[in-house]
Amino acid sequence: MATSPSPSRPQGARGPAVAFEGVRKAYGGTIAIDRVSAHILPGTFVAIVGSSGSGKSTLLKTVNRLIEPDSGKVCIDGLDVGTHEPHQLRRSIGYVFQNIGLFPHMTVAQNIGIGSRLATRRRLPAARVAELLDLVDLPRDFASRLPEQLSGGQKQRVGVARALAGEPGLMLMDEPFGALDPVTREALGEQYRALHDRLGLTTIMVTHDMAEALLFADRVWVMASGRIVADASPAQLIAGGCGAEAEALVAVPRLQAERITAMRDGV
Ligand SMILES: Nc1ncnc2c1ncn2[C@@H]1O[C@H](COP(=O)(O)OP(=O)(O)OP(=O)(O)O)[C@@H](O)[C@H]1O
Repeated sequence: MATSPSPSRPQGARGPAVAFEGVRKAYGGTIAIDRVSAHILPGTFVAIVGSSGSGKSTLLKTVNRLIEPDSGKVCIDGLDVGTHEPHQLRRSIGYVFQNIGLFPHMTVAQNIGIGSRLATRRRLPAARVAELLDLVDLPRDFASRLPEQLSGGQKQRVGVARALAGEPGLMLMDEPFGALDPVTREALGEQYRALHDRLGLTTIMVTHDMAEALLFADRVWVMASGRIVADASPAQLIAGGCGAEAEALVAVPRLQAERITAMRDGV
């Protein structure tokens, strides 16, 4: 994605702090989130990892109120998200998810501008669409394309552009690059991390890929049975001592790296 500074956020801007305070969510007898308390400092990139069903997506969706906790609260810069009107709240938070769900009959420009259209009934100016396409490294003439004319990776880039259109300080990403081939996934992950730094965002990203979490995040939260069982930096996780669940997840990329090194060295 683009290397020039964004015109849309002031230089040196920092995304908000996010705090989960005793957040709990149950579905019948299933406890999806079990009284989670955790803090994210402004401008931090947090990856949430953990086995399937451990509560990652549920926790993420409590931030933009797609899911309401049974008890506890989520605060953004100290303000309880429960006190915001959900639609307004969501307009101030970027949200990117797997198979981004572009509207098939709308052009790329219309898809990127959908939030602005719903909020103000106005089209996003062509110059702003061009800026956003620059940011996610898509050619400007893609503005007139339909989603069916894009590759999977290009669609996800449009998804990131759409999420950035409202100039959010906070980005929520739920397996954003999960459906892509490993090379595209790696490139998009790296480029998104650079964008996070350049725009001064706070990012919370759910991923199944521990290597992705270790490479791109500042902090990694390991979830198990609705709890955060490890909250550590990538270096701390790699060093070990962060608990059995974290060890099991780190073992996978570590073993792969060791095998590849051994093959390269002809062992
Ligand atoms: N709408 C729902 N109704 C009932 N149970 C639900 C609902 N949504 C989630 N759950 C349950 O809550 C738990 C946590 O689900 P969640 O989707 O947050 O897990 P996850 O860690 O994101 O999983 P995955 O990695 O498979 O996407 C699971 O046991 C799931 O079955």
